[in-house]
Amino acid sequence: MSNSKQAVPDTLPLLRERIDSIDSQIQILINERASCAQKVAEVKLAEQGGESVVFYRPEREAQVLRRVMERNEGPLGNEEMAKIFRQVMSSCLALEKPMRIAFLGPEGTFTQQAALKHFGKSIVSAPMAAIDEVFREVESGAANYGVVPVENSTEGVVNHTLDSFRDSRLKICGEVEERIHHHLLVSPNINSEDVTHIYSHQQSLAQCRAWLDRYWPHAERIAVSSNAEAARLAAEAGRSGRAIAAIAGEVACELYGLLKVSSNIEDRPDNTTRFLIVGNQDVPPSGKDKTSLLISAKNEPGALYRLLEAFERHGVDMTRLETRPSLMSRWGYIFYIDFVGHYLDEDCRAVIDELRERASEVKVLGSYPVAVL
Ligand SMILES: C=C(O[C@@H]1C=C(C(=O)O)C=C[C@H]1O)C(=O)O
Repeated sequence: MSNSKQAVPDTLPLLRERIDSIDSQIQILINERASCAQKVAEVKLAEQGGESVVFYRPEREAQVLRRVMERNEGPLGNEEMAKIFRQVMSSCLALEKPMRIAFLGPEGTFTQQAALKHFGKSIVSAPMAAIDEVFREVESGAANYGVVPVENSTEGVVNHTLDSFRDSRLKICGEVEERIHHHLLVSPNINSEDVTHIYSHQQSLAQCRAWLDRYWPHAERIAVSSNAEAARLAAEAGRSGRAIAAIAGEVACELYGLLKVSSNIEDRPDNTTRFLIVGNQDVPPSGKDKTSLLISAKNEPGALYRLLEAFERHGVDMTRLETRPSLMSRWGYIFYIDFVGHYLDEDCRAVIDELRERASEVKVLGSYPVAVL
């Protein structure tokens, strides 16, 4: 824009005048962008027709955000700038078609935080009581996409999510990472010294285990369905004068009007959770992708070795391997493998073809853009 080349004025009234003028230009441009998105929707409808139109394009959004970060010259930081564009795209997509996003609820969970980070704020929130309900909501078409936690850097894998993929035809369309900070929360009318029970999701209790052992060795730890639910229960208990604390995050703390007794109590300061976006679509390559596979291995010596050897020989970088017991045979296993690349890439396709010869089942759970934000 021509204005960026002009000298910056140095008096308050002139600076504000400049800001007002820039704002009005930004506003016109944002609406021009929104009109283009509306037009994109018309073209998609004309080309794809009816029920099957795919409005949300994760690969395109990842490319837009990566380009924003690459060309950014400051003074705003890359991530800050990308967050602004994240929301602009979210608003544009909502004009094309409002997206209903199911996530592991209730309101205030880290999964909701992850959903907002990935899709922006212009979505319709659909909190679900359990991970398999998120899958069902998307499978039935009641929600466009779902968001579920899949692994935590301290506590490892979320088994419910991996197990849900066994019988689901949903595809992974994206991933998002979120730094997780936990706080010990009580209702404002409760004296924290009276606390006898601490509620949280089992993963959160585990992520704060050493801290709890040290500071709350005598409090009983009670696992509930989510940390937002723990916060809700602590607020409810507070109303009847019962001293129950919850471990939950910032959003749940605000939502349920609780007080922080202690902040950032997670054992590891880099505590991060990875979430998956599940939907009904195959995502084309974005240029920087990951693929997740579910593999049922034959129960015989060297079975795992033969699977992994294919990755090594084709130079495909495996980023994760999880094992779950197979429900079909007593000592059979299901492997979940993540690797760098898209299933349409030549080397990745070669690996998948070989795995199909060596395993009893290979299911491509999806190829999707590496998390940008
Ligand atoms: C505009 C499009 O539709 C959606 C909105 C996008 C945007 O605002 O840039 C990008 C991808 C889609 O999720 C598109 O497909 O290009």
